[in-house]
Amino acid sequence: MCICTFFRQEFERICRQEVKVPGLLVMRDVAIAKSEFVPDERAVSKLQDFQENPELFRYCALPQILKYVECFTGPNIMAMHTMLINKPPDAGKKTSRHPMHQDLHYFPFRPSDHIVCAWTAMEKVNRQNGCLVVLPGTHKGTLQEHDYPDWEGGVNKMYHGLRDYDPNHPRMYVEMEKGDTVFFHPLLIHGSGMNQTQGFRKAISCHYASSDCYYIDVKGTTQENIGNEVQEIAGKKYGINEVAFKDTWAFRGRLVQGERTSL
Ligand SMILES: CC(C)CC(=O)SCCNC(=O)CCNC(=O)[C@H](O)C(C)(C)COP(=O)(O)OP(=O)(O)OC[C@H]1O[C@@H](n2cnc3c(N)ncnc32)[C@H](O)[C@@H]1OP(=O)(O)O
Ligand SMILES: O=C(O)CCC(=O)C(=O)O
Repeated sequence: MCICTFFRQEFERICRQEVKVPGLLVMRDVAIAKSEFVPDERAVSKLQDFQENPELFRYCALPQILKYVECFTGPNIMAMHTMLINKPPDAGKKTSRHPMHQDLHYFPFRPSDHIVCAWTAMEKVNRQNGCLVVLPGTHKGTLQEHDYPDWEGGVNKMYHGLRDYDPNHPRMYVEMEKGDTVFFHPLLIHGSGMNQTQGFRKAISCHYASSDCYYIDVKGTTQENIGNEVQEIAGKKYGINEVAFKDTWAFRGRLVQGERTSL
């Protein structure tokens, strides 16, 4: 069975609450966050942190993915962040958009050139259902300031966007077929559009980093705002008062190849 079909089946079982995955975060779109919970895919816009589920985690160790990841990370590879993104049909408030951002904003580790995202389309993705949109060449720039965009219809929790970017920069809409994977640098400015169809646009993603990367202190940097927010949410989730931003990453990171040297 192909990995996309397997993920679809497991996703449906998780939504129906037939499978419990330790540590899994189940996110609902902000447009329905306060409605009654319905145990099906309509209520789940993202599964995050599936590293404790060996079946789903197989994605992170697929040789056909790691062979490209290794070009960025070298031989010691950690899977740092896992997601199944189920972009819902937009409820009319444009909340299904993902604002333009750089993934490095979320990561308190460096160097950025040894971090890479693999993003696999679980079905055909195009401009209608909200494919990725990227600003080519921006991975050669620096990390910019991020914050919540000022969107009338509301913004999903932790969906920070760039405070400022050139609206005239050429854009590329990354239209893909089911099973296609794109690999991108954590400084690349990207986001995704509104889902204007009635279907759910699904994708799997994993952020990899070389285990030789090192943690940085984000205090006093542009990342302090996300660091504080993540610490607060993680504190509630794990019932701990003080949890360091970097520790939220160290808990979740899993070695997929080589040796865990630093991260
Ligand atoms: C590189 C990569 C990292 C880039 C990205 O992916 S950026 C986005 C990363 N962040 C995420 O994916 C967020 C992951 N989701 C979560 O952490 C959780 O689902 C939470 C949003 C914290 C909610 O979790 P949980 O506390 O279990 O949910 P509850 O149903 O009990 O709601 C608690 C309060 O939160 C609100 N809420 C729930 N979902 C969202 C939402 N999507 N956006 C905004 N607010 C939301 C909910 O209404 C409730 O509010 P109150 O009743 O306390 O006022
Ligand atoms: O899948 C999407 O719609 C966007 C995901 C994304 O940009 C991210 O998680 O960093």
